[in-house]
Amino acid sequence: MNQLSNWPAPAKLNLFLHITSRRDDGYHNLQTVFQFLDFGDSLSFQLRSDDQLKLTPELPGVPNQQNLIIRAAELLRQFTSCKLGADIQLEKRLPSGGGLGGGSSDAATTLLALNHLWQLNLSTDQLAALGLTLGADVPVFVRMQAAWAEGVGEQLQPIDLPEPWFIVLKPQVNISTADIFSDPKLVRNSPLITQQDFLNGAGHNDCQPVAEQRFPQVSEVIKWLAQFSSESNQPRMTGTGSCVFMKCETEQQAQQIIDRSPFTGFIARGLNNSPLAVKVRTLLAGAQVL
Ligand SMILES: C[C@](O)(CO)[C@H](O)COP(=O)(O)OP(=O)(O)OC[C@H]1O[C@@H](n2ccc(N)nc2=O)[C@H](O)[C@@H]1O
Ligand SMILES: Nc1ncnc2c1ncn2[C@@H]1O[C@H](COP(=O)(O)OP(=O)(O)OP(=O)(O)O)[C@@H](O)[C@H]1O
Repeated sequence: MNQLSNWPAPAKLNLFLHITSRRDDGYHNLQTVFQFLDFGDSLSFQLRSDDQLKLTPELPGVPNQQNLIIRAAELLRQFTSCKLGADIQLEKRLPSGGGLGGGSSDAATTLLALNHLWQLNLSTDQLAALGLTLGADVPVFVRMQAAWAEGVGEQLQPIDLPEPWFIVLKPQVNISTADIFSDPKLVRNSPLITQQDFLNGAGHNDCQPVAEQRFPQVSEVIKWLAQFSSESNQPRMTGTGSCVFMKCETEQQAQQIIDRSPFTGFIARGLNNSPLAVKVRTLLAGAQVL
């Protein structure tokens, strides 16, 4: 195993998600809090002697040219006029259309890893700006810190949160982000809240009622999880769905619930620092020693 193996591409949760307005370009301004999970995809990268970009395996239903990993690599080459290639392996664990940001996280990890492998020396700000052109969720994964987010999710302020265990369940439906944002019933004028309001317990997900109405499978999972919840840990959807998460007191409690679950899912710890940050720091420390 070399230093370019096992680059994590963690999941994110939107601990709440308010849609506050619609912009002229059709995108929506929102308020959200992103926290990472110690669960996700894993990528590895090897330099090629030619200029090819090869990704294995191809994801079902996603031709490699459309995969955000290849799109991120090509964007980076275009921006820097770099002519190098790479072999990229993907271990996919995150469900697509789950609101866990899998594709965006893969893209961010690719930007950071190839910036290193191809010795491009782009700054985090440059990588986050490039990432934003691929998707609204990419910048937070590039910045690697749990954050309070506004705008379309690109105005990020680091936030220090408790790091509880979560149970995350996946209803048997993949939800398209664009479909939820274009639903006429979506609430688009939630009042702005402050970080303090959130820390005092305010916050919901405006996309949840729309997703529940369109996909009864989401409601079913929420109802099932609610039997284990209290006032302070109601199950909630992440992003535009479909995954539903619930905070647990302990890892053991999360495990007991998932053992009884008729739905697929996983348990994971909430993290304020992305697991990717550990990888990047290790590489930087190595570079200083050399
Ligand atoms: C809902 C969140 O997951 C919250 O973290 C993100 O805002 C979505 O981010 P994402 O999956 O990276 O979404 P993108 O690929 O940028 O956008 C997909 C589609 O969703 C709609 N979209 C997305 C984000 C946003 N703030 N407003 C929107 O209206 C747009 O129609 C866009 O064409
Ligand atoms: N590397 C990738 N991994 C997953 N999906 C990808 C990838 N590249 C492109 N896609 C496309 O992106 C779509 C959304 O996948 P993704 O896993 O990011 O969903 P999501 O978790 O709901 O995202 P978000 O929370 O950002 O809305 C997929 O249906 C697929 O067509």
